[in-house]
Amino acid sequence: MNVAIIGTGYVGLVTGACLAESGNSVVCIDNDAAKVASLREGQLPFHEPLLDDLVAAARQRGKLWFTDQLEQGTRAADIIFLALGTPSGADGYAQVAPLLQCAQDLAATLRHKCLVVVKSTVPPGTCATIQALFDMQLAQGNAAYRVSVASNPEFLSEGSAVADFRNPARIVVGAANDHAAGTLRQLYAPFDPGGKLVMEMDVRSAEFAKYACNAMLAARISLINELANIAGRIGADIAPICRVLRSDPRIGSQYLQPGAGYGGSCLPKDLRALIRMAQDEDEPAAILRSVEQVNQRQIELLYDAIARHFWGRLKGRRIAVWGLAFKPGTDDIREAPSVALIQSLLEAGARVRAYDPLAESAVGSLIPHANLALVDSARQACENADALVVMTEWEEFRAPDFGWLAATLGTPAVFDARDLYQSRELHSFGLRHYRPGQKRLAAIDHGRSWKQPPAPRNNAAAAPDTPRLTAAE
Ligand SMILES: NC(=O)c1ccc[n+]([C@@H]2O[C@H](COP(=O)([O-])OP(=O)(O)OC[C@H]3O[C@@H](n4cnc5c(N)ncnc54)[C@H](O)[C@@H]3O)[C@@H](O)[C@H]2O)c1
Ligand SMILES: O=c1ccn([C@@H]2O[C@H](COP(=O)(O)OP(=O)(O)O[C@H]3O[C@H](CO)[C@@H](O)[C@H](O)[C@H]3O)[C@@H](O)[C@H]2O)c(=O)[nH]1
Repeated sequence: MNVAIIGTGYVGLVTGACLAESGNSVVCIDNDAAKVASLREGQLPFHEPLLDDLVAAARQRGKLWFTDQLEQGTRAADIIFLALGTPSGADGYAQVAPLLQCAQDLAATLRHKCLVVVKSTVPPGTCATIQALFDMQLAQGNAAYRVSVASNPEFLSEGSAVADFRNPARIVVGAANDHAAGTLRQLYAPFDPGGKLVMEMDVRSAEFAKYACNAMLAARISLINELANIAGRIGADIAPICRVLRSDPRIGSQYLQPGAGYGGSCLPKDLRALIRMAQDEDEPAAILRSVEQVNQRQIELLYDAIARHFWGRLKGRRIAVWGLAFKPGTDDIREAPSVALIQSLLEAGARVRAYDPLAESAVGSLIPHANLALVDSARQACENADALVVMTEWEEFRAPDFGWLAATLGTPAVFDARDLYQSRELHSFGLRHYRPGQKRLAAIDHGRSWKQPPAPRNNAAAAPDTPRLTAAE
């Protein structure tokens, strides 16, 4: 089939490359002319495993093209996907105005029979609004054919996007007629060899299914974070508890990793949009609001633990940060917990040296700050640092040289926001280990306000604001 995809971001480009791989002729359209020019030169606008090779192979076979011309790019298409971003507005609603404007522009130029498919995550009713734009063209005599608008939300995750698209868990199709549903079934047949993955439903339900999935994922993460916090308070260890949870098939094994809270371009913004939708319908959405609150608190707890470690005096402290991307396998920092943490540390007067294998340039332009240095290696980040915070579970951070860290870090403490390490091992090197949900600094604050520096206990020679912490603590 001839496929056009409008919006060549994470979703549009992965969809385009995978549909080209499965034999379709694909035109990816983007209104960012510079992005299109780079893509034509073989430069991808972001990092995604396997995507470089996939795009290059499809272009070589003459199956994938890029353009910034909407009319030209859609002229021969049997199916046109809309894959524009739908970020949060200041009010939390999903911003669909650019998508609707794009659909309006498309409706004004489209003169042949084809199917328009909304792949972006959109509030239920958006496809109906777009359908009305096309129907108006027909009613006004500007079009000879009725264009159908279907919903086909995308479920890929960044870092595994190509693999997710090639091997989907399900393919959701919201269509108002058999022809639209049949066309999408045919398009996705190579990704559904057993013929059981396509789930057909009405358009609104398909639109809402996407929000439901992300709400469920976010809720699991907040619940495990809350359980970790309670476990820490009562002296239980969340790691073996997670193993118990994962072993129960009714609970399932994924999205049970406690940490710094969920980030990324989807879970936070889709939660906000869903809460807004509920509010508009006078639904309390009590659980969803709590999911969001717990998530926001996770990063505050981490900052609080770091501040307490330095007895509330972060000014001039040198903090190493490993990992900036919101998850491994991507250079995306949209709503990354690392960004919120670094901003708080900088506001408190700390000096941050950060390292990420992929995401540094994005952070550098987002937080241009004299006290933020982006360095070339994990080791460099720790040189002269007082403490280390691990924010992304990149493979290269999983087995560091703890002996070297203990000798290098000034205080020495590791804030392990992704629960990568074993406390026993760190303690054996004299490193203090903070994990998600850990009982917060009971060992040093003894009920005092954390803003009052306690007298040094284990190291009488240390100045009050430069504690030497031992494994025993
Ligand atoms: N990123 C993900 O992992 C993911 C996964 C599933 C669903 N989604 C959803 O898919 C949608 C797209 O997300 P994304 O992360 O790919 O966004 P993105 O910001 O990476 O890409 C959007 C692209 O659309 C282009 N664009 C904007 N206006 C345009 C116009 N008028 N004409 C042509 N191009 C235009 C932008 O230049 C950009 O390249 C969102 O609704 C998102 O919620 C994202
Ligand atoms: O057990 C877990 C799992 C994830 N996370 C965090 O949750 C966030 C989101 O992770 P993930 O879901 O893997 O990444 P995304 O690429 O944002 O993918 C989500 O958002 C996409 C856009 O809607 C959907 O398509 C995907 O199905 C959905 O998983 C990241 O910050 C993770 O660190 C945890 O803290 N604990």
